[in-house]
Order: sequence, then structure tokens, then C-alpha cells
Amino acid sequence: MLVHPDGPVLAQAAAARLVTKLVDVLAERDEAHLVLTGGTIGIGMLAALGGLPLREAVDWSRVHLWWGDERFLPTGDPDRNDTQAVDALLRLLPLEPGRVHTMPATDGPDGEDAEAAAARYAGELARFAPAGADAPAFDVLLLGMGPDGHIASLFPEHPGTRETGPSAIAVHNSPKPPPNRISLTFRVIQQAREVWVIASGAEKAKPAALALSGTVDQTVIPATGAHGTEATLWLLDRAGAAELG
Ligand SMILES: O=C1O[C@H](COP(=O)(O)O)[C@@H](O)[C@H](O)[C@H]1O
Repeated sequence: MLVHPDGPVLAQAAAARLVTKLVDVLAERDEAHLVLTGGTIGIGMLAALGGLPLREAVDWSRVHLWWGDERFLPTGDPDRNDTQAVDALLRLLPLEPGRVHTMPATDGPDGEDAEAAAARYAGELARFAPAGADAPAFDVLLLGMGPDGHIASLFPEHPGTRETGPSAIAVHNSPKPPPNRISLTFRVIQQAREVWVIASGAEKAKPAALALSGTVDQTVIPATGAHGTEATLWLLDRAGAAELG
């Protein structure tokens, strides 16, 4: 776990860390797979990266971008995580369009059918999966965390937290607007090589402490289920770390 003084410094430090990590991955492999998150500090981190000249150290054309969750809204809606990511950073990067894997929107081929849209995203994940898997082994999977301890769009006590089948699911009746969403499942999140949870602010202190205590089930505090196969990194600011022992 790493604790930074405040949200802006956390965003800058996480952005710099991500550049270094992607440079390292691309030195070893032809391509990198990065999963983005929405949320205040998740988008703040992307904005910080947008302001860093250091971002040019990464060959972005070799980076696949995925999303951990999406608000199921029309393309370009300002509340969509991908719209916010484009505005904060992606418009500045020389990305390869075929490697930017946004989650479907309500004006896409499946219309308002969130189940079909989630299945479509599961198909896209499978297309880039290694043999025997149904999703890439993501190099870094970024997760924000809500004040209720949710990660991606896996909310406390919601059916999605018990889903063990598909790699991507539709989420309805989300306690946080909008009600309809698409999310990766725990199973796929936990197949990522590295999972980074980034959280800032006093309202994140309790769920962070509970998740890190290891005493609470992931169906109750979903952030408990945030872990990767090689590393799990919690990136917090002082307020977010205030209840840790
Ligand atoms: O709705 C969402 O919320 C969480 C956390 O957001 P925050 O504003 O409390 O930081 C985010 O991780 C998730 O991707 C997003 O869809």
C-alpha cells in the first residue's frame, strides 16, 4: 500500500507509476493490456497523465485499452466513463483505434439490451484472450472504489458480486446512478496480473480499512475482491488511509 499526501499528488504519482509500468511491460512484450476505471480519482489520474510530458515514454500504439465498467448510456454521454477518459487523456494519445475496447453504448448494435451488450463485450474480451482463457491477462487493471466499497460496477450485496460465469455482465438497479451498467466480474478482475485500487478522500477510509482487513466478504465490501495474480497495489491519499491500523 502506498499513501500520498492528498488527491492531486496521488493522481500525479499514480500516473507516473503507470507510465513506468507500461514502459516495462512493452520492453518485455509486444503489447500491453490496460484496464481503465471511471470515478473521481480514476479520471483525475488520467488527467494528471495528460499533463505529464513523460507520457511520451510509452508507445501507446501498442497498448490495448479496456474498461472495468461502464455506465450504460449513449455514446458521448458526459457520464460515460469512456467519454470522461477521452476528454481527460485519450484524445492526446496516439492510440491504435483497433486496440481501444470501449464497452457498448445504448445507441450501439444491441440498443438498450444491456445483457446483449455485456455478452458482446465478453466476446471482445475472448477475441484477445490467450489460449484456454476468455479474457486477456491484463497487465494493469485500475479500479476506483466507491464510499460503499464498490469496485467497477460490482455493488455491495448486488447479484453481480455472486456472478462466477461470464467475464462481463449487465448490472441493473445500481445504487449509484445511472441504474444500468456493464461490469467485468470478479473472476476476470482476479485474473489480471496487477490490480491497482486508487482511492482518495475521507469517505473512502472505512471501506479501504475493511477491504484490507481481510475479514469481510467481497459480496459485502466488493473492494475485498480486488486482487491480481502477481500484485495488488492500493494507492491512497492520507484521508483515504486514515482508518488503517
Ligand atoms: O460509478 C463509478 O464509481 C466508482 C468510484 O467513483 P468515485 O467517484 O467514488 O471515485 C468508479 O470506480 C467506477 O468506475 C464508476 O463507474
